[in-house]
Amino acid sequence: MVVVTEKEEMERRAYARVGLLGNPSDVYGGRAVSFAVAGLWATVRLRPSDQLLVQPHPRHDLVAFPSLHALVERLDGGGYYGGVRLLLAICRIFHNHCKQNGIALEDKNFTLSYDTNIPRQAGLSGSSAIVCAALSCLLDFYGVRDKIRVEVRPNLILNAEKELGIVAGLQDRVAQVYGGLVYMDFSQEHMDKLGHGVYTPLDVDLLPPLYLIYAENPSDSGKVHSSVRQRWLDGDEFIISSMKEVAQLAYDGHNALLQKNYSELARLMNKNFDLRRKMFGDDALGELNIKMVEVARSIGAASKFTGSGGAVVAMCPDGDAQAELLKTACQEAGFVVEQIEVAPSALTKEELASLSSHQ
Ligand SMILES: Nc1ncnc2c1ncn2[C@@H]1O[C@H](COP(=O)(O)OP(=O)(O)O)[C@@H](O)[C@H]1O
Ligand SMILES: O=C(O)[C@H]1O[C@H](OP(=O)(O)O)[C@H](O)[C@@H](O)[C@@H]1O
Ligand SMILES: [Mg+2]
Repeated sequence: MVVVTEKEEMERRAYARVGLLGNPSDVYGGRAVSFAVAGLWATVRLRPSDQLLVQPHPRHDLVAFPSLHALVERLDGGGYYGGVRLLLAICRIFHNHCKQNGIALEDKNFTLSYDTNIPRQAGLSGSSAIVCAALSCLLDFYGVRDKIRVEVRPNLILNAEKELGIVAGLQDRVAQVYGGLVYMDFSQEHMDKLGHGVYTPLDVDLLPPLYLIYAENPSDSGKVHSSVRQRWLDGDEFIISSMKEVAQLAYDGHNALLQKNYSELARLMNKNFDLRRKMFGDDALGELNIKMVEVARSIGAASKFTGSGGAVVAMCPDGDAQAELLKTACQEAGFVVEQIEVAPSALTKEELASLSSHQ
């Protein structure tokens, strides 16, 4: 989304995303239904400068601490890294993509800085929001938005994270580049033929009321994914067949949404989490994360992770009275709970018009 367009300085925004169905099969050529969340976003600012500078964030790229204890607490919870490495990586990927595709870049420098209100490492794709907003700045600063197709942009965002060794798939990046609600098919057949998945924006009014539940509980998505990824690479039958089942849930769920069949949607959401739990195991998912799912289910809501862990999306098939019960149960358990508002499409009219001609 374009927030400020001034001649010299610009700010671009990308929203958090909720994986409604099908995640994490996006990491394995599956399918997903995901959407961008209004109210939670990362911003990246770019201003022209003599030297190229990537600025550390005063809170997220900490190198100064009040005490040794505080340093350890921070590393235990949030790990060693902040957003600087994400910005460096997307600059590199963008430069290389342009070079390989004969896209000329003017010789000029800039200063990049970022901020975010997306809960850190909470499975809301705070990482790719930073990368996506930075890519958007670079596209405009160099005037090459029309030279890098919308469908290709999620690949660049993913490549920036892969470059850093983060195991991830395309769903976050698609939801953030497109905005709104999107059905995504990452089948190998499409990836081989098109170089990207098939992404179908859906009407956000198809969604029932949904609730976001989270706690101060950072988890590293790369770490969570690495052992399942290795098992998949090793040809583990259980992981391979379960991932296919998860992908099928997105296909079935997208049909259920088109028919506004919300009891079916609830069933599919629950099944999605149950399959994740079997594949990853409780230790990798984390006690608090599992508790969030269980608290929602205790009042009959459907619930699953939005991403790899840290936040949960819940749906109340019995309506408003059940939603009240959900709020009370979450508050009593000490979790933040709020109704989700979907962020609108992030694409310009021209970008929307450019989509169908390539699929
Ligand atoms: N809020 C944030 N601020 C700065 N950097 C972040 C933030 N969230 C994630 N990162 C960076 O992205 C990396 C991957 O984070 P990840 O576990 O994917 O979180 P998320 O679930 O928010 O996408 C982190 O190791 C860190 O380098
Ligand atoms: O496991 C998942 O559902 C997702 O995990 C990552 O997202 P994150 O927000 O960092 O937890 C990954 O980037 C996605 O591709 C997965 O679907
Ligand atoms: Mg991430």
